Amino acid sequence: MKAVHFGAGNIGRGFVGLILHKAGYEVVFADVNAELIDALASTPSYVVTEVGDGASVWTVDNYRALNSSTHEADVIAEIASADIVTTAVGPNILRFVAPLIAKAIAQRSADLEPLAVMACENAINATDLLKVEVVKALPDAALADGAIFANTAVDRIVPGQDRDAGLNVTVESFFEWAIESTPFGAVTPVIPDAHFVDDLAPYIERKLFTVNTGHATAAYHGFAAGVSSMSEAFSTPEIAAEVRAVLAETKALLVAKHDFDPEVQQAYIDKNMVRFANPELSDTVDRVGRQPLRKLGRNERFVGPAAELAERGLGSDALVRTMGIALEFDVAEDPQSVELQQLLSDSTADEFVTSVTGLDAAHPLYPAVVEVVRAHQK
Ligand SMILES: NC(=O)C1=CN([C@@H]2O[C@H](COP(=O)(O)OP(=O)(O)OC[C@H]3O[C@@H](n4cnc5c(N)ncnc54)[C@H](O)[C@@H]3O)[C@@H](O)[C@H]2O)C=CC1
Ligand SMILES: O=P(O)(O)OC[C@H]1O[C@](O)(CO)[C@@H](O)[C@@H]1O
Repeated sequence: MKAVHFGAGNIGRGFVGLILHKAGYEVVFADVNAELIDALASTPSYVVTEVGDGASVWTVDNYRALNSSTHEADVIAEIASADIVTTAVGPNILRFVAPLIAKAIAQRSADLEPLAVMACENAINATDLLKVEVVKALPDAALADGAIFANTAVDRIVPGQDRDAGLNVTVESFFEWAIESTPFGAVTPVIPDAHFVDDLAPYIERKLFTVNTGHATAAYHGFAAGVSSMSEAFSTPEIAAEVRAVLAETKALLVAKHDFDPEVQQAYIDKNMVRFANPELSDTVDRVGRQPLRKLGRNERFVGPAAELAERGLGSDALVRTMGIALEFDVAEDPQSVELQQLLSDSTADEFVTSVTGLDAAHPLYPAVVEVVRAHQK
């Protein structure tokens, strides 16, 4: 069995690559980072060290690595004969990998089983976004039948790694990979560590609006308070209280929308508060808050749940307050944070809200977000 995985970064090596390796796949990593790909290509194995309850140490081998920028044709040929293609490149990058997947589907022998395509990104229905781009790049849309596109929800905290760690990755011991089963029919790909679910929506929304909303809330409040590490952010009572406040709001939405048992959701929140504060995981507010413009997007971790709460007449004060605090995120190395600061000073609050959050002026959440943006404009 062979899997081609785009993005040999933290999640690529420390989660998706590891799980596919454990499932028995030969993994072909494809990445545009030449240094990373050269290191992988010249190294027979790397180590994934888990920290936390039930931690194990895993050695990943039986992989190859290709530079998808300089060796595009090789990557396409690998995908054309693979069983699975996965991505962990970031939602905004999917459109760049899509043409390679499209060319591979077009080249694929009709004798082969359809290619399983799964985007493993922190975004609602990321595989659907990828599919749109793949279909756009196909010479004939009917060729899309040569692939099965399935959405997934991936959950494992993989922080930035020490510079001297090389290819080795330290990850939390917890992980969850939920994949929608319906597109596959009766025969799902062989991935024992993943679980296949008929309806992914509750899983992805519970994950994104709890894990990612909570984590990013701590990052933005932490940054504004001058804290640099995530563990320090979580041990600051005022910041932990802000996280609990946003998670109480997203809980109200998840319970109302997906009929989650409130006690089960509270237990999920409590479990995640412990994960977030794991002192063995060295993580920074800069990493967790990265790409703030994406995170303030319409279907993302703050505006997404706050908009639905407002539509239901439910409160979202803590989410809106956090959107305001996120506007203080100013990290010179993060291009989106630089753009955010520029937009804040160049736009009116209405222009900013319309372009960044995608909220319509008639939306019930719109006035509160405009107000918080205005309050944070210098
Ligand atoms: N790190 C984490 O804890 C988690 C991350 N995720 C998601 O996984 C995705 C990746 O995140 P990380 O691994 O943390 O980021 P990362 O920055 O460590 O890895 C991304 C990799 O993608 C590569 N890349 C960029 N453009 C590319 C292209 N055109 N073709 C091929 N490779 C390309 C980069 O060179 C890099 O190696 C994101 O969508 C993130 O939201 C999801 C769950 C947890
Ligand atoms: O690209 P994003 O959305 O910041 O993804 C990384 C996030 O995902 C998480 O692993 C949670 O799934 C957090 O570590 C981090 O906040």
